[in-house]
Amino acid sequence: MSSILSQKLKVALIQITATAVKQDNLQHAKDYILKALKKDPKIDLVALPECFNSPYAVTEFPKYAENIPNGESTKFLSQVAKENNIILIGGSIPELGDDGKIYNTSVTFDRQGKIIGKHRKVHLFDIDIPGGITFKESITLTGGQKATTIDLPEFGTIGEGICYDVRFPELAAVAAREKNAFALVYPGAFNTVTGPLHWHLLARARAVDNQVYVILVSPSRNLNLGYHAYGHSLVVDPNGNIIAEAGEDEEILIAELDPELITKTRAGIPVTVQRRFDIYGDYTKNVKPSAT
Ligand SMILES: O=C(O)CCC(=O)C(=O)O
Repeated sequence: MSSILSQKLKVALIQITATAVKQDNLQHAKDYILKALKKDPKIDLVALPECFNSPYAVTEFPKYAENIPNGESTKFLSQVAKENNIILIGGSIPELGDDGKIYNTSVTFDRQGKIIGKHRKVHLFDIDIPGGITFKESITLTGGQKATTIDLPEFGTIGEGICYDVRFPELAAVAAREKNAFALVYPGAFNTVTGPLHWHLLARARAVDNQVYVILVSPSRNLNLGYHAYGHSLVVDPNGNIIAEAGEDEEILIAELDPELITKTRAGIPVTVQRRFDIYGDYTKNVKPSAT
């Protein structure tokens, strides 16, 4: 049962860094969630960053990978969601699949701690910018096989991607158009090369393309680690305006999503009903163009 946002939704983005010790990372995430709820007890949903329980490095993923739902991170997060009565988007963690492959996976929990969503990063971050950055997730990771939408009880449907997934408008369109998602959430660790180039642009583009909220949750920047995350976690509204933005350090970002703004944006610039699928088809529904 997918649906657009039915009431205001208060979100908290937790921008934190990870160390080499998984248990410390889990506890650190919990401490920050509690801090956020102390700041504002009315928070409905908390989102953590990509790879919050391990260093972000291809050599590390196999060492930290664990089963979902039976691994310690999933159990830990489930408990935190339940104890605090929040919806929790658990950033991402290296997952050891039943097939023996490793995935970059995000798990979402409802207020009772039940798993209501699981996204395996679909597009692996394999890039090579001479003089900039080279990274090849596919050395140890396997890409997921499906687009993910999650029905949040009381609120409606969100689409989820992980980091590099935000570069692919098709994935976002499937969530927004086929499943009526009101927001797209991306735990994501851009870096100091591609962050300044594209982070804000991509978030705003996906928001304007689909007239939905876009949420990007980054780790904070830690120059002691091999990978320097960009930071700047963001919430963008359906008009493409940045309504909340973090800096580079550890930080809690709080924002409220308002269903009225989605309605107003779509009424004012009605692209959602003006598309000419007869000319270019609709890949979200596998419809071919029909115009001659
Ligand atoms: O797309 C980018 O520039 C960064 C992507 C990334 O860091 C990731 O997918 O983890």
